[in-house]
Amino acid sequence: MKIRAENLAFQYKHGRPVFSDISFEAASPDIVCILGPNGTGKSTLLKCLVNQHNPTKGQVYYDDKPVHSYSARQLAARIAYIPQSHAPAFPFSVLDVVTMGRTAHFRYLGAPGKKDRMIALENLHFLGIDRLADKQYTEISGGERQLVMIAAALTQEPQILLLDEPTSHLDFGNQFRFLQIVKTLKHKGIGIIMTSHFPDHALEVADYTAVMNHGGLVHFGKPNAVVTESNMEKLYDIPVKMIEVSGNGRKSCIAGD
Ligand SMILES: Nc1ncnc2c1ncn2[C@@H]1O[C@H](COP(=O)(O)OP(=O)(O)OP(=O)(O)O)[C@@H](O)[C@H]1O
Repeated sequence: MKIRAENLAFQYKHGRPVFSDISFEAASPDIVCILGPNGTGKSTLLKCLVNQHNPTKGQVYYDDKPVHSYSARQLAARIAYIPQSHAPAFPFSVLDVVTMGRTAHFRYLGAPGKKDRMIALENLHFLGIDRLADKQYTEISGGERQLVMIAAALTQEPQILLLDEPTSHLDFGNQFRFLQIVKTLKHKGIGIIMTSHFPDHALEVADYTAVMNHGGLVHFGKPNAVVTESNMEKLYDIPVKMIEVSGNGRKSCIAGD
């Protein structure tokens, strides 16, 4: 599936324009990592991409059809979105929460079947959190919740997965494991658009890095071309060094002189 943003602009009611003139294109299984300082509009852009916000100008297309021409159910059968915060409302079990990810695939009566539960269990296993299945969603940690939401999004069987800071609550090990999962999803054909505060995440997994600064998109391209010392110094207003890891061409971005 292809996603295309064309000249997007957005402004909150009574607010200043967040961004304008954002255009880019990607197709599953591309991985796009969006970087940018706090408040530059990364979450707002994702919300425009999934039709939660109406752009003030411009249009989002999936497979060349405007996003608003899809019904909510049609869209949910194709794309999954995990927002930055997802406070638990009801004490459902983790398995129930993950199974609900299949809602767009339920039959007319709207109840999950055996197959839906099986897919949910498979995804809990894929994310290494089978042990949480019977726990209450309201009684697990922030990082566990983040992994559960990813499992729920995967049970949706999306063609494109949009993730807003998916690693924000994950420990060092789970961040790395998550990036390996992202690569596995790519091999399964799923496209991913994720935001991150870590340039290394873009270097590790992305096919394209999008860089937002106040007002809009300032770079879109291959991570090695975009995540450079001078671009990152300008972006975050700090000294930055790029180092090569273990002589195999892998790079890492370090803050400081
Ligand atoms: N509901 C809202 N109403 C008004 N202004 C908002 C709203 N949500 C966000 N903003 C403003 O829009 C701008 C972009 O916010 P957004 O959350 O998209 O940035 P972000 O790049 O995702 O930030 P962060 O990295 O801190 O998560 C900010 O100036 C923010 O204050």
